[in-house]
Amino acid sequence: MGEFNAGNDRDAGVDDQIFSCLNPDSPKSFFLFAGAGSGKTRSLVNVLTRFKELYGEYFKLRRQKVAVITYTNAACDEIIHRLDYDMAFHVSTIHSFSWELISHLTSDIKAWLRINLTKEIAEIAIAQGKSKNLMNKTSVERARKIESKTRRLNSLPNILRFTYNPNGDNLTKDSLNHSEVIAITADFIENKHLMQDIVACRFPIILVDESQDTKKDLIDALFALQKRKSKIFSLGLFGDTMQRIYSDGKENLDKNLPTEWITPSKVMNHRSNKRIINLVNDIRKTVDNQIQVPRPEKQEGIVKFFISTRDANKAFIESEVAKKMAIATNDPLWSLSSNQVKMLILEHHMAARRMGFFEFFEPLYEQDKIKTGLLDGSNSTIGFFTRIILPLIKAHQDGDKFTLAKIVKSHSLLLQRNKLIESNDPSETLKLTNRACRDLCALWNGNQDPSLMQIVRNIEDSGLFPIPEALYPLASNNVSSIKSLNEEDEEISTDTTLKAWERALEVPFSQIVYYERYLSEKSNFGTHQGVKGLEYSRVMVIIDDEEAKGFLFSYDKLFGSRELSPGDQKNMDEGKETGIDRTKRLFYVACSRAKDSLAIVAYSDNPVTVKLNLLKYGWFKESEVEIINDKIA
Ligand SMILES: Nc1ncnc2c1ncn2[C@@H]1O[C@H](COP(=O)(O)OP(=O)(O)OP(=O)(O)O)[C@@H](O)[C@H]1O
Repeated sequence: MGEFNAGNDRDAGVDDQIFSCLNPDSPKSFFLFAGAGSGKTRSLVNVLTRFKELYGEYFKLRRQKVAVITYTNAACDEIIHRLDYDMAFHVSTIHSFSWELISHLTSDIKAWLRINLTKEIAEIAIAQGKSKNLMNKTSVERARKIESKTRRLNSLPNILRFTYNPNGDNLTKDSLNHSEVIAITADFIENKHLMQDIVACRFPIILVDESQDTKKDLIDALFALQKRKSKIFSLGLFGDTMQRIYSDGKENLDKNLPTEWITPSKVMNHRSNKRIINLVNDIRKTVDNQIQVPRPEKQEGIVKFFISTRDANKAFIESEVAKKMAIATNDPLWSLSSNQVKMLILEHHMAARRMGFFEFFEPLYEQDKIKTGLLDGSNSTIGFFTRIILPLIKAHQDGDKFTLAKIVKSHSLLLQRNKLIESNDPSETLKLTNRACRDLCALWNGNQDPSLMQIVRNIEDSGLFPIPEALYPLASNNVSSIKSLNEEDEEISTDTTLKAWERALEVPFSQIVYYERYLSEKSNFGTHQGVKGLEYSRVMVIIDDEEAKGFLFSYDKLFGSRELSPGDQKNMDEGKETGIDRTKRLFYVACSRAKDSLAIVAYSDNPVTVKLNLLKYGWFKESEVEIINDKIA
């Protein structure tokens, strides 16, 4: 090991540079700009650990904290853990950070909403004024929007306090959505002197991880704050412009930084084997020519690109690819059953299809207000199945009476304290509960796989658990009741939500089991976007534009099997960003997650063209590209 140390520590000075920026007596701002696997997150944690030792007590005495803004909840938890839960740090996602700053400013939020809603209504009204047919779909939708926004505007005086619960099912007039929370916070930081004083005083240092994808409004507001408070405030950005994959991140973040900012950079990639670093360097070359070097002791590693037709049996192809990788790498863990291969799909529904919960997932995913909670598991209606029914049935099947009783006791309506007190005969209540529980579990008798609807109806009949409000009209077969329940809701089409639930409830319960597995750490699947910041020994990147149904990315265009549209051509001629640029960055993120070996599987209408282009780009060698079909068994 020793002989490599000098080389491997070549970027160590960066941590010192950053640490010196955090000196409370002479704060400086910085942007650490470095490629994948170069240790940006590691630097963040290292520097803060040093900060804790030297300035931690000083900050705590002054009731000040270093704010660290992370991109995901998972990153937030990881950093909190690595900083030993120390009180000198306030680690949070951008949304909770923002909400914490503004949540108590009810009258300011009202004023902001009043101006914003009035502006939005006026804009929609102008568009509506130009409509030739007020009965067409767009005009009807516009009229509905004007109406609901006006209702919201008129209800502002009655709001006592705003709430922010982006994942809840029941949005009401006093709730703010994701983008409002960010927009309001950015506006307050940029324009309210008192807010600037409060932020700079509470958080004299704000560090932003994955800053290239952090909402540009908020980044701009933090830049403005830094400019105004430069003597007492330090802003530190960690990021990589090549890894900007969300459209709301700030473009060219590394350009036009104030001259006094420190801009350290790193050249070593500590994560990946040499061949993988070569590949990501090549992908990057056409963008900014940032070349990384591997750790000398790293192995060569294996990269392979497999191409198949879109109509191929994908399960078969992907399992064949794993087998071929096992041989090429001499690594038996390259097997889809090993749980040791990370499969990177483009959209969640590709995982839903492969893991067997597509019919449950798809209708709910189409609903904006359900989507987030579906993806992060926080939706309370889905939680009814995943957090009550699933563990209950598992306990029943395992013969674990203790756990089963515990679940029933914590969630059952029948065993509520007041019910037991009211009851003349508590033992009868207990019997009733047991019977309800037995009847529910009987739905799984003889290996049956009941539909979610059967489960809901069974529970509705027995009263064992409270039925989630969103399902109530379906459970009771009383569709009209949902209308009155949610009549007051803002901009929510209750009908479509209800239809989505109706479709989702038709599926067998096993889809909940697979869905839960996808959400849990146990899943082999992740999206190209969602694995940002993470790393895996063996990675299989799966590419199929048609299956992904996305419009922001086009691997077919990147690999030259689909013509550029006139719009792409125009953007290209004008030097503007195209879908190809975005896709290249996404490809860079996905490939750079691999530590040891990497397989890419692309489904295309034209495998031969893809192969020729890959060789032409020089990203892969002939021996690394293989056209594969499902007739080879
Ligand atoms: N100086 C170092 N010595 C040894 N290992 C390191 C060093 N720096 C980083 N690593 C390791 O390299 C891997 C990548 O580090 P890290 O996740 O911090 O990189 P990153 O720049 O944040 O990556 P990305 O932008 O791709 O998410 C991790 O396993 C980390 O522990």
